[in-house]
Amino acid sequence: MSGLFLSLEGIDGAGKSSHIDALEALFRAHGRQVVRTREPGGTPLAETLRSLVLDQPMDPLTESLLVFAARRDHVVQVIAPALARGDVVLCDRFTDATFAYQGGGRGFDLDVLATLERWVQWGAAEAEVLLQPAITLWFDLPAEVAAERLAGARVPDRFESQPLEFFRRVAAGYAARAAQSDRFARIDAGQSRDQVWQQVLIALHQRKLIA
Ligand SMILES: Nc1ncnc2c1ncn2[C@@H]1O[C@H](COP(=O)(O)OP(=O)(O)OP(=O)(O)O)[C@@H](O)[C@H]1O
Ligand SMILES: Cc1cn([C@H]2C[C@H](O)[C@@H](COP(=O)(O)O)O2)c(=O)[nH]c1=O
Repeated sequence: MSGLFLSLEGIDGAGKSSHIDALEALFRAHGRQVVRTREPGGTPLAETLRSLVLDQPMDPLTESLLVFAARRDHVVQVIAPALARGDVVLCDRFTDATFAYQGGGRGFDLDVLATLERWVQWGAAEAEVLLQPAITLWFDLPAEVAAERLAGARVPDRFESQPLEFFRRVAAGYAARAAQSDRFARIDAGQSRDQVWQQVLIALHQRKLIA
């Protein structure tokens, strides 16, 4: 069986993480081995870089280089081997987050991000192919609603403590990226948890990723 790379994306508080357990259970019920992972992170080195990116002040180029360095280690150590084994990789954020947060949120140069994307992902799992998720579940939610959901929920990190306007730009960054590829399945994350899950199931059925 061939591997399946699925990513979950959306602004902070959009509700991605609330559905990862159920996604894992769903694929396991279909007889698949599942690797659950996240970005930045997923390896010891990448988790160390994550704590720097989430906690230390830095400029947007440094931030972009660190998330791509973490991604390279993650891809080489975890994602590519899992896909080669035929596993399902459930990844909480991948490169679309860089285009949305560093590109949209920080206003960093999208051409530089595209160059780094090629350096890190080209040929990483399959020769002459840019590694990308087969499907990206994009949890789309207005920044105001996400902020309400997160209010008081946890101590905010460097991103979560950004103003609403930052998350509006991140959301626009996701929308722009989604407009460029049909691997995105837009999920209206403003609905109830059950309704959101039903949309996830429909997206997977439509793409014939589950029976
Ligand atoms: N459909 C929903 N309706 C109302 N609240 C929700 C819904 N889905 C999730 N929540 C709540 O919103 C908050 C954020 O959800 P969750 O942690 O899943 O978001 P996330 O996208 O993973 O955020 P982050 O990327 O910042 O970790 C949580 O308190 C969760 O219980
Ligand atoms: C992959 C990636 C992530 N980020 C940001 C987005 C979030 O605010 C944090 C990760 O926190 P989460 O609770 O695990 O979602 O990191 C980023 O700015 N750029 C990226 O490439």
